[in-house]
Amino acid sequence: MDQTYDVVVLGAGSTGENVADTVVRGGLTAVLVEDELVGGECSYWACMPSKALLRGTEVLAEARAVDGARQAVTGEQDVAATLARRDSFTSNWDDAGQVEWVRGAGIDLVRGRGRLAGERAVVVTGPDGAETRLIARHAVAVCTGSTAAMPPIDGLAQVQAWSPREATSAKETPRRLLILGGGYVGCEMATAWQALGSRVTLLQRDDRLLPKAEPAAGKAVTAALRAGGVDVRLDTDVTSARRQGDEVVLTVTSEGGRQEEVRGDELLVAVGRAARTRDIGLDTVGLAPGDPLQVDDTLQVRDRPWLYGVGDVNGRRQLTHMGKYQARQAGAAIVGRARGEDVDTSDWSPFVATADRYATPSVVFTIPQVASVGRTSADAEDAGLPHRVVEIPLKVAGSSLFADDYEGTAIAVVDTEREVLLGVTFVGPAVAELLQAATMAVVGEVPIARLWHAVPAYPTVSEIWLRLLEAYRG
Ligand SMILES: Cc1cc2nc3c(=O)[nH]c(=O)nc-3n(C[C@H](O)[C@H](O)[C@H](O)COP(=O)(O)OP(=O)(O)OC[C@H]3O[C@@H](n4cnc5c(N)ncnc54)[C@H](O)[C@@H]3O)c2cc1C
Ligand SMILES: NC(=O)c1ccc[n+]([C@@H]2O[C@H](COP(=O)([O-])OP(=O)(O)OC[C@H]3O[C@@H](n4cnc5c(N)ncnc54)[C@H](O)[C@@H]3O)[C@@H](O)[C@H]2O)c1
Repeated sequence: MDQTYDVVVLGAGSTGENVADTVVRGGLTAVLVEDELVGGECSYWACMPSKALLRGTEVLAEARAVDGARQAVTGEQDVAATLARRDSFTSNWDDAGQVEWVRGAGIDLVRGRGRLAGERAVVVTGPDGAETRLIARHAVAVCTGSTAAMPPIDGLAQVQAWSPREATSAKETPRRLLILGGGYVGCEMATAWQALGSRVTLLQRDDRLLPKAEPAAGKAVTAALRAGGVDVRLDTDVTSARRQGDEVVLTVTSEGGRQEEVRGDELLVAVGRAARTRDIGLDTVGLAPGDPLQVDDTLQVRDRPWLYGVGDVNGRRQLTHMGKYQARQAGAAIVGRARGEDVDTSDWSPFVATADRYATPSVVFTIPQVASVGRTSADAEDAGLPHRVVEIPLKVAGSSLFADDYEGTAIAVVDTEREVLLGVTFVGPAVAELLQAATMAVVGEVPIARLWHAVPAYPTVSEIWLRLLEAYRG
């Protein structure tokens, strides 16, 4: 049976939910199609469980860094309680709460696997095999997210490797955990599971961890992981994988061409994400399955004015908050176009996701944290922008109060022609909450001369802003 809505949203992750919510608030009707759990990756297998796994370790590290408090930490982290707290943050993998929110927001929900079936049409195969055909008056928003990428390593498909899903939902600590990939997931999961009792080996192909961040970030995280007992191997290629009894055995070529075998009980593969576009009927509208959806800044697919690709599926910025931002911008564009209004597509208009390109904030929740926004020094260099990099230790009265022997780094990339910030990175304990001020300065293109009037309260870690300005002035 056909059902018609103004907007059909394929995938009810954090992105899809926000597209539907925005268009319904704009007066349109919307339906969400979901095959697994409403809420998607972030709620059940990514942000929430991973951060819940890390939080206890972070709190203990903070307490141990303050003389007087340190003496009170006399026991070990309770692993069972940590895993139980993680389970509560995923609502024990039950999406009833999110389904209730969807209903309350005035959005319809159809459970099942959806596929495009020509222009403006989506066919959903329900759990019972029954098919529902959904027709969109104005737009179909594809928000199907991403899955873990698997590198072409001999034997890897046969070793039952963990994806990030298994790493964030594991019910017990693996005795020895091998991790392939030293990006966001690899670094966060190495921090979490080493602290929860695993012996972790982190195998990174690049010559540093977190290679897309400022070099100081990878350096600090490598040092901290090694100090915590993680065997971090850089410049390392895994050439084959096999199971031998209960063990996973990897053949690795390390720095200098040395070959050896590395053994563990589980292997987590975390080498990036692949857009989930393989089996969603893109061929029925003349697009190639498997690739990220190519979209403009309103998240509209080129030459398909009724089709949008929002969130992880377009590969622009694979972060929950950026997917939700894209959802708000795309939703506004869909509503505006449905009303026949002029949709302004210039940078920073209410209908475009400009921050994807110039002002994306992110936090790697390692210990120390890495919080960054906008362009790194390498990005500014690649873009040929006139710039200067100011890199200083994060040492102010506020940080020395926060922790004894506080160590951190602050980096500002300044456009020397326009005298505005292009990007900022903080590396250090609990720097995540410094990030929004930096994001506002980058998005607002606040002139350096005006930032001198943004006086940080004393004694807070934010005093680092003053030090950055002083270092820039020289
Ligand atoms: C371990 C890990 C930790 C992370 N931590 C953070 C973090 O701390 N902060 C952060 O900002 N980002 C984090 N991320 C990234 C974040 O999880 C993603 O950017 C975010 O979940 C993307 O949301 P999405 O809605 O675009 O996709 P998804 O959450 O993947 O949602 C897509 C939805 O579509 C459904 N779907 C797919 N195909 C179909 C179909 N054919 N029919 C019906 N339904 C379908 C899926 O079931 C899913 O529910 C993390 C990622 C990982 C792997
Ligand atoms: N805190 C957060 O916001 C957070 C946390 C986790 C994930 N995420 C999002 O999810 C995305 C995916 O995370 P990820 O860690 O899987 O990807 P990533 O792109 O962050 O890192 C992948 C790493 O794997 C390495 N690599 C690639 N192929 C390899 C190989 N064959 N052997 C060894 N190393 C190899 C790369 O050098 C890279 O450093 C992130 O880019 C981010 O957008 C965000």
